[in-house]
Parts: sequence; structure tokens; C-alpha cells
Amino acid sequence: MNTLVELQDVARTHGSGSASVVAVHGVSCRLESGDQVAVTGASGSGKTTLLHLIAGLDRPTTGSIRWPALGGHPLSEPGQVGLVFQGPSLLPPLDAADNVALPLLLAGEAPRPAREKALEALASVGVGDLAGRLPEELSGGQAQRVAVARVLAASPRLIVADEPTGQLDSPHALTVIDLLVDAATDLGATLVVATHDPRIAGRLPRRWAMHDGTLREDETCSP
Ligand SMILES: Nc1ncnc2c1ncn2[C@@H]1O[C@H](COP(=O)(O)OP(=O)(O)OP(=O)(O)O)[C@@H](O)[C@H]1O
Repeated sequence: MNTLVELQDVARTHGSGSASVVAVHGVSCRLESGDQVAVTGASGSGKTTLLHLIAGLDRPTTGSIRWPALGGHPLSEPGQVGLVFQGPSLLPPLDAADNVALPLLLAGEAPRPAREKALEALASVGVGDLAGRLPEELSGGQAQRVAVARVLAASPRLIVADEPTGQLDSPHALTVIDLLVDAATDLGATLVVATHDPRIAGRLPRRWAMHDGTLREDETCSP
């Protein structure tokens, strides 16, 4: 297997002086290509900070992070990393297809293939018939599926999802996480999902638990 990301004794402190917060410390972990990991932990335990470090959106205060299978850094080439947030963050004036196509266009793809990929990705998450709808015309679950399609359309090597089902009720939450897991499996992508919900975590084969900024592999939850 290919090591996608490796953290060695990583710490991240937010702020400085007496107001500083050590969000993550003493974290060493590794993700191989195709790994699927749920990161669980209480609010404030450091999940978002860890995910941002893994995605290359933030830098450690001390320690090191490497992405050997991503040419050095996940943001060095467009389309390597896909981000899914708690809310869908779709652009209101664009219909679903244009929302999905936009990152492809920004990455230099021509309009026609970008639109074809967008329609394919929407169909793959079961909302192909909603391609022409504006975000305000979608339910929360439909909008989150569009957000997942937007990530999948770019075929990323690494998908980082921070509470992707946090605004959905239970049946929709499970549908969306299953779509993400299936899509990551099809793409061979590495998937990291932060969640408070043990049922969501239970849909992923590996689990990491954050406690006050430290991480442990959750042996008791092994599949
Ligand atoms: N930009 C920041 N400036 C100062 N402190 C921060 C910043 N970002 C996070 N923190 C603090 O770092 C700690 C970890 O935050 P983080 O958002 O990583 O936790 P979390 O587990 O994702 O929480 P939640 O589940 O509530 O989203 C918290 O104490 C938080 O208040």
C-alpha cells in the first residue's frame, strides 16, 4: 500500500500567549491509500484541527506531516483533495449541476466535459434529476448529496469530511455517509470523516478517537 499521509508527533496550538489553545498534541498516525477512517471525540477535542492538518489546510506548530502519495502536498495539484463540510455550502445563484462543475472549471477543465462529469456525479449520488434546481429548491439531504457529488466529480485521492451529516436527520445521515463510503471505495480514495455520531462512525472500517487533542486508534471498534 501507498502511504497517503503521515503525521509524526504533531502539535497545533491556536493563538498565542495566555489565550493560546493546544488543539492537537503528540499525534502520530498514518493513512494508506484507500483507508477509510472515522474520527470521533467530544466537541473541542481537536477533530476539525486534525482534519485541516491532514487536508493540508493548516500547518503543525511542531512535528511533521508528509503526503508521500500526493506529490509532496495535497494542494500542490488541483483535485487531489476533496472537502465536505457540515452544511452543503452551495453557491445560491448556481443550479446543482453548475455548483458541481464549478471546481472543475476552476481547475482548468473545459465547460463541456466539466458539465458531463457534473451530471455523472449527480446521478451517482441519486440526484441526477435535480441538476437544474437552485440550492434553495433542494432539501437538506438533497443539497448535501450535491455537495458530495461536487467532491466526487473531481475524483480526489483524499476526501476529508468534517461532520458531513451534522445537519441531517438519522435516515438521511446514514444515506449520505454510505454514499461517501461507497464513492471513496469506487475511487480508491482515502476517506477521513469526523463525527460525533457512533452510528456514522460505525459505517467506516477504522476508527480514531480524539481526547483533549490526543489521538488513539479505537481497538474496541475494529470491524
Ligand atoms: N482558530 C482558533 N483559534 C483559537 N482556538 C481555536 C481555533 N480553532 C479551534 N480552537 C480551539 O481548539 C480546540 C479544538 O477545536 P476543534 O475545532 O479542532 O475541535 P472539534 O473536536 O472539531 O470540535 P467540534 O466537534 O465542536 O467541531 C478547541 O478548544 C477550540 O476552541
